[in-house]
Amino acid sequence: MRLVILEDNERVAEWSARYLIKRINDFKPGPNKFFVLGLPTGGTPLGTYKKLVQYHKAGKISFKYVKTFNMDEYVGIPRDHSQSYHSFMWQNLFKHIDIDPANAHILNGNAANLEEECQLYEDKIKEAGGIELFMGGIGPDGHIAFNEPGSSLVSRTRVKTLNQETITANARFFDDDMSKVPKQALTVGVGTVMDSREVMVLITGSHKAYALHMAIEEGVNHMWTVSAFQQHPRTIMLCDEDATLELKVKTVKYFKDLWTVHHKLIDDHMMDTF
Ligand SMILES: N[C@@H]1[C@@H](O)[C@H](O)[C@@H](COP(=O)(O)O)O[C@@H]1O
Repeated sequence: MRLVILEDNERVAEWSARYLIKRINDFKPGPNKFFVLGLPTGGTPLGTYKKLVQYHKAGKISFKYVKTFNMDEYVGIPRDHSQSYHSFMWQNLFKHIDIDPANAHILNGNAANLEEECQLYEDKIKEAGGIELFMGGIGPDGHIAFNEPGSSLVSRTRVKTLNQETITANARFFDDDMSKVPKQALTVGVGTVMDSREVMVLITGSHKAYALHMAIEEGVNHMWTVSAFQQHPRTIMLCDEDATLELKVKTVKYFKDLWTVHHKLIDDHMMDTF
């Protein structure tokens, strides 16, 4: 596992966007070779999406031969509700880039048969050749996608009931009214993300510091589902200084000493930003 520690949110956005661009461009996608990308929602990746749009407009990246699969979607709110993950993705990324809408996959939380919808999603990922890179975020309780504490670490795409902590955390998007937050969601499983060839998790803010500690300094544990990625062969955790507050000084120093190695993972030509 790599832990890349950056000064703040803004730099996490810049680094993650440049890393995605480099991975996609190095892959050389084409009509017979799509880059398959897993994507999250939430406040954390917003900066990354903003940068991707900027770089797309500057001609540095095309999504013409990219297929995306989003991590999750609420159950039971209309697709065009301002807080649905469909709306989030279209507002913040898809409508600004050249992705073919048919290639931007998001679970349908209004499907008549939710179990079938989840199985179809798994099938579509398989048909696309599996996910090359899954970008994710986490909740303060260490959940990835909507794999709440106690979720099976080999789980697949399924219906999940949201726990109180997640409902409280997400109430800010629903007029701070917990009763308006959907109580269920469809989510890819931990196993679904584990099957990706690479995973990049963004963790920012002091409210995620304990989760980062549990994710990387303690053992693999289903109560902190993001800790499962200790067993993934290719994981990058990308965090800001605030998120390191609960880590051992020794851990922080160890990964900061690797900065020059980590920095080579993105294009160097704009190194001055860092
Ligand atoms: N299902 C989403 C997660 O995928 C996301 O990572 C998390 C954190 O969101 P934020 O980035 O806003 O802290 O929120 C929700 O629970």
